[in-house]
Amino acid sequence: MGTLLIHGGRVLRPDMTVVDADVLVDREAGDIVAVGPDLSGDETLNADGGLVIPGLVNAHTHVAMTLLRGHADDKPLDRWLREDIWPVEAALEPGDIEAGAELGVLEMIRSGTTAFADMYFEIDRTAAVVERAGLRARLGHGAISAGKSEAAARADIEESVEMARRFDGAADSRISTAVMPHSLTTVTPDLLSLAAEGAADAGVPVHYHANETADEVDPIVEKRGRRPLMWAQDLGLCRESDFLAHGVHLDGDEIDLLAETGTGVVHCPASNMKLASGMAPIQRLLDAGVTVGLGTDGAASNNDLDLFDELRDAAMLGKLAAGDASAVAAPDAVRMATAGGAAVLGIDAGRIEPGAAADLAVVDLDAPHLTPDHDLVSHLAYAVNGSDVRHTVCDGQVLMRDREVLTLDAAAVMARAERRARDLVARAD
Ligand SMILES: CSC[C@H]1O[C@@H](n2cnc3c(O)ncnc32)[C@H](O)[C@@H]1O
Ligand SMILES: [Zn+2]
Repeated sequence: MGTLLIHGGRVLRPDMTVVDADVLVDREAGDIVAVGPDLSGDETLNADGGLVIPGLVNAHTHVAMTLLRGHADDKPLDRWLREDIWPVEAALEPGDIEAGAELGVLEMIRSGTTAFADMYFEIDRTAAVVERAGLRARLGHGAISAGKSEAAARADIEESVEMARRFDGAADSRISTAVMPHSLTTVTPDLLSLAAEGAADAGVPVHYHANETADEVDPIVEKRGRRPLMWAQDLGLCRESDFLAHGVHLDGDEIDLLAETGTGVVHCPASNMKLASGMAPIQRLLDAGVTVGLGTDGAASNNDLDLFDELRDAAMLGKLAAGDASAVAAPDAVRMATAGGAAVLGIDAGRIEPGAAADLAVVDLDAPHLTPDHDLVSHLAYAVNGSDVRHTVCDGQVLMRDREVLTLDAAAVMARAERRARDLVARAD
């Protein structure tokens, strides 16, 4: 297989400085072997006029929900799920999940994302898409007790553990897994504990939604007499490898708990704004030393999977939440979308240096909205769009070259998703 040389560009280093350099990749091992001037390799990817960055990490999504993009907007979380989303999801077929996952993965590759965490149903279908599309993912079967008998809810958690065992290490280890109970309010306490035990036995993390809305936090405080994350810790859900989505409504003790336990937080600013869930205290989390990544959440609450949008939203909303224009500065936002997300997912990526995974994107800087180039980290946070990505590389393989995705047939993926989405919604009516 030999080496791949990413040649002629500027390179974003882990300390957020930018240098003129080539990046040499071992395609067999899938890692970076050298960063520096005048390297040579077996195959070349042209990065002239471009900025080479770590591939972005979408640390929380429901990728197949691309089929529900634009299906239901402008409602708060609880009504949106109960009135619009869950009724349609009840009609999902495995082929819908595969079509939606393909569409989402296509969108992510085209916008420079090389790794994602996914909570959904029929994860064998998502795993098959990840395997052939070539990116990296931590997948989990989303288990939910709401609306189910005790036996069915238990079986759902058992399925989450079983799927985590079955797919961990699949696709040449590009796929890892987690046990994924939906949330602290939609899964019963006994089953949350069962999820934690099953994950510990299987040697995988637990991933769940937590503290997303005030309506979700208040009943736990009333019923359990403690903050949701203190209660989650008692249930075994705050180990170092575990990670939660949202963390919008957190008090100081919960922030300290996250920092002490090493539990990761995935910030989903667009979803939090669209559902009016609130503003996560991101600068406070960063100051406390909490590991924070970024996620789009599903395409039905975003409504796209472009992590550059998320980067900009995180920087902007972080300032608003803190009442301080210096909060969540550009380098912090870029770090959350790269190294932060990789740390949350437990993958050795998110930075360009020898030894790290060769998960990379090349951003084309030759565009009016990226001119002049005073500060390229500022551009990454505030001005770059997913459509500026020229090449995407994961595990040393080129997934997109000159905006052509090599591992998926884009036209066929879009046509299939369009058809599946239309039939799904008609079936659910
Ligand atoms: C059980 S699989 C995942 C489940 O989560 C739903 N979902 C999508 N977005 C959100 C969100 O922001 N908070 C909580 N749950 C969400 C999705 O529709 C699936 O039913
Ligand atoms: Zn979610």
